[in-house]
Amino acid sequence: MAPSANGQTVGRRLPVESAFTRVEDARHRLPRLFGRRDLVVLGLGVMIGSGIFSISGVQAANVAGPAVILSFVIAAIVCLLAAACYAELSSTIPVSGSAYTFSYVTFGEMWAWLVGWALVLELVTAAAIVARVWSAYFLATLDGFGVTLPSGIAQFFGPEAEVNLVAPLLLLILTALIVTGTKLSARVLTIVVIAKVAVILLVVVVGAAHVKMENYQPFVPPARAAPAKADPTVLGWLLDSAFGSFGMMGIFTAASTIVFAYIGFDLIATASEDARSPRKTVPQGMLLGLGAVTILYIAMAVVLVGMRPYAKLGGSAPVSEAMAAVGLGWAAKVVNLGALLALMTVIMVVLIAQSRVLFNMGRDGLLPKSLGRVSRVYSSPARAAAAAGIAALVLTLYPKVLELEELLVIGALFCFAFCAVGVLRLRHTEPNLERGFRVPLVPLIPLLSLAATMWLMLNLKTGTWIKFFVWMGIGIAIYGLYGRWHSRLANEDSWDFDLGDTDPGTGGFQAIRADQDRPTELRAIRTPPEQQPQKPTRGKHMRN
Ligand SMILES: NC(=[NH2+])NCCC[C@H](N)C(=O)O
Repeated sequence: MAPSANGQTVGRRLPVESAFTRVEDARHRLPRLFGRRDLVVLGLGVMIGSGIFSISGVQAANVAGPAVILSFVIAAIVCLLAAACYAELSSTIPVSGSAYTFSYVTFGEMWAWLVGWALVLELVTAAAIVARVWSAYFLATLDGFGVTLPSGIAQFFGPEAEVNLVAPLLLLILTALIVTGTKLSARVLTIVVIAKVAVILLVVVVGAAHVKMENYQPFVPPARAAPAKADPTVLGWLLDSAFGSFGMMGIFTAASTIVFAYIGFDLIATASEDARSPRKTVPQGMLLGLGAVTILYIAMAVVLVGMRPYAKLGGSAPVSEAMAAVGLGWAAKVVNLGALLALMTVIMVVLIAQSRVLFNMGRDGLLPKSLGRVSRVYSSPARAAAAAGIAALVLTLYPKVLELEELLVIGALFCFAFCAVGVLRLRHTEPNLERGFRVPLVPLIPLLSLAATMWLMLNLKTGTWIKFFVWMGIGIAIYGLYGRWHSRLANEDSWDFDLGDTDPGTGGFQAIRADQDRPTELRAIRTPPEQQPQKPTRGKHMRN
């Protein structure tokens, strides 16, 4: 067995204070600019996207009927429970990297790698899917303004096109922006977020007048048997009951997919290193943002299924199609434009977050070190950003990428589960760390979060699980063959690690307000010396 920095390889953990030191060392010249409001904006910027503008309708039409409203409620509850856990962890370990870093400190390197690997899957599929959905709204917008493309060209634009040209092009442009260090300024993001929220409110207010009560009937359409070769959910497979669609189980099946719409609150934690008083602002930003989104989504779902018979909501731009169907052509155009903007910021924030996760993994030696470098030319984590963009671009070429939304969800739920257990474990192992936010009713809430997360995972399709296992298997192989040996924890002295070099900067985000505080608070909360775990023994490494 290979020796390691603090114990066996598998249990090798990143000491808490070393997580903080990395930030302090690397951060000495970086301002902390984000306040609570900026974090809420960031959260809304990444949460409100293709979930509400596309999946809502599709799930109503094919899986849950008008009861998709309940699916939105269930998904919100699961996400709120998970967000509480994320909030505590990010208030305890306020460094970027989100679930990946939390797991590194809490469970050790191998688990952290798996969580990070799942996060990579989640983010790559997110960018690829949202880019495809963007192409649908792009077509719809052109159409709305009377630009009808000749069908020879339009066939390359549709979200389900064999060869889609718009999505990869969009990813290419956005990646180029991020690689060259273009910041997504908080001001731009704020404007876009206001626009998205306004679009949702418009749909809710204007659409409400066109709601017909009969569209809510039957609220839970009778269960329908699955077509013979349909992929069952894991639960259906375990119980040997081919749950098809609709009926009570349809509500849960749809809820699992609809989690997609809420995901993104976890990414607020990736901005911890840019936030002022992150121990307070990051948890607040997460919970406030998710709360706001929950209200908006449920209101929108109620109106959407009320406007049009559910069976007709399965189009690629269901929200604007519904508006047009009730004669609100002008509103449909506004929705299309709003969705275009909305989806673009989602992709941008996702790519930035992805580049940070890769950057962190590179910095820790679990992926090639070069990913953990800041480009001298662009002062951005250029390699990590390029890798993130290219991966998404390749995936979006796959014509059935829209069917991979469950894959994104399973990746996210996997991280949620780790965070739920992580809260319990860290309370036990590091009871004295300062926690800016504490999950109430421990252990009840984390356990509920874990149970709810696992329940939704069981409602995902067997095919999704198989793909997920394959992906994780590849991950384990990479760790065994590469990460384990190159980990920075295992080779600390051999690292030609130049601190000034490795700072991701604000990694693509830019706040508006002027810098006021210095990150002194991190220093103040370091664990007192007597509680610090043993300093890792340096120099005893696997290759001796
Ligand atoms: N962390 C992520 N995977 N974010 C993707 C967010 C997707 C976003 N909720 C949407 O509806 O489009």
